[in-house]
Amino acid sequence: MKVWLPIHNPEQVLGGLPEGVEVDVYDGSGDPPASIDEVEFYVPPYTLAQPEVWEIIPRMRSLKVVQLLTAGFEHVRPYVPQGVTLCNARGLHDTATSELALTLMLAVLRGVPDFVRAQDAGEWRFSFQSGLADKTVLIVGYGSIGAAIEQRLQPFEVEVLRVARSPRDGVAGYESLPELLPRADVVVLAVPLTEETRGMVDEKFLARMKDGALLVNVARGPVVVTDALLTELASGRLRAALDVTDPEPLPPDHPLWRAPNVLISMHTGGATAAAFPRGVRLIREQLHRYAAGQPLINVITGEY
Ligand SMILES: NC(=O)C1=CN([C@@H]2O[C@H](COP(=O)(O)OP(=O)(O)OC[C@H]3O[C@@H](n4cnc5c(N)ncnc54)[C@H](O)[C@@H]3O)[C@@H](O)[C@H]2O)C=CC1
Ligand SMILES: O=C(O)C(=O)COP(=O)(O)O
Repeated sequence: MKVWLPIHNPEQVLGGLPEGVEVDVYDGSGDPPASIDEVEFYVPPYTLAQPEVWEIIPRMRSLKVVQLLTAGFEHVRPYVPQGVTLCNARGLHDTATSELALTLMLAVLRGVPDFVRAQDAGEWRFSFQSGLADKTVLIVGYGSIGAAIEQRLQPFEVEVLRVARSPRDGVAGYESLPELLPRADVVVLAVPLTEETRGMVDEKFLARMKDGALLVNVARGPVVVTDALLTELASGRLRAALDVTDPEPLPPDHPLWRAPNVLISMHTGGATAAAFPRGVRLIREQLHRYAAGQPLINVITGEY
């Protein structure tokens, strides 16, 4: 069985390969391997900025499985033919992305951007800050990353509100957002980008947020209507910490760079050293499952 992996020395890195698996390396640089007609299991390189690595999928005539190293899959799904199984990297980036969500929250609520500006200017500026303790944090998209965010919020003595697509124990459904938004001091977005969530954070959504509330986006840029957010930021009513933006990357002259009360972390949510060992574990597990004819994990179904 022919497998394309983005890692060099796969046998050493993965600690051996299942019987019958032959690997060609495709890391996104140079031409794709000549075995394009035979590849059955494809792990595209870990990138969200190189469309050619997913645009070649329809050319793979023997393809059975695409295993992504990103949790987001909206950019790849249109290229995956009927009958080919698409799996995402749910779980792989939870530690890093939830860590960044906390970092952004704490940075804004404790005034870190102002410290940096004051330090650059050599000025001792005392400021009174909001802080995180005793605040209410609403997690919109209480899935794998959302739960990891809540876990990391535990010691901070906050109230956590949770919203997912459908309600379940302790988690409200999407339709409860209008009543929950006005209660939250911090709204964290951790939803996938779908037809339902594209533009979800619009003028109406933002208008329901409390004065002075903080919007944290570690999901996908187009979940937020950028112009509506810019209006709220310009009025000084809301604050935002954005790991992801629309457009992405932001062009140098984009007004979001210079909007008041915004901190931008340039889509680095999953990008820490924690991703590599977790990625290796995921590839190893999926290859062994596939070779043994067992069900794969993280299969993307038609649900979204
Ligand atoms: N900033 C970054 O670097 C990273 C961003 N991401 C983004 O985070 C997203 C979420 O990842 P996971 O937690 O692994 O996904 P997940 O599938 O485990 O959780 C998503 C949650 O969102 C909820 N949801 C879906 N549609 C909704 C709606 N209309 N309203 C309210 N809730 C809704 C689902 O019910 C689920 O609870 C990914 O799809 C990806 O786009 C993922 C990794 C890193
Ligand atoms: O897994 C995902 O969907 C990601 O967004 C990965 O993000 P990163 O590029 O690692 O910050």
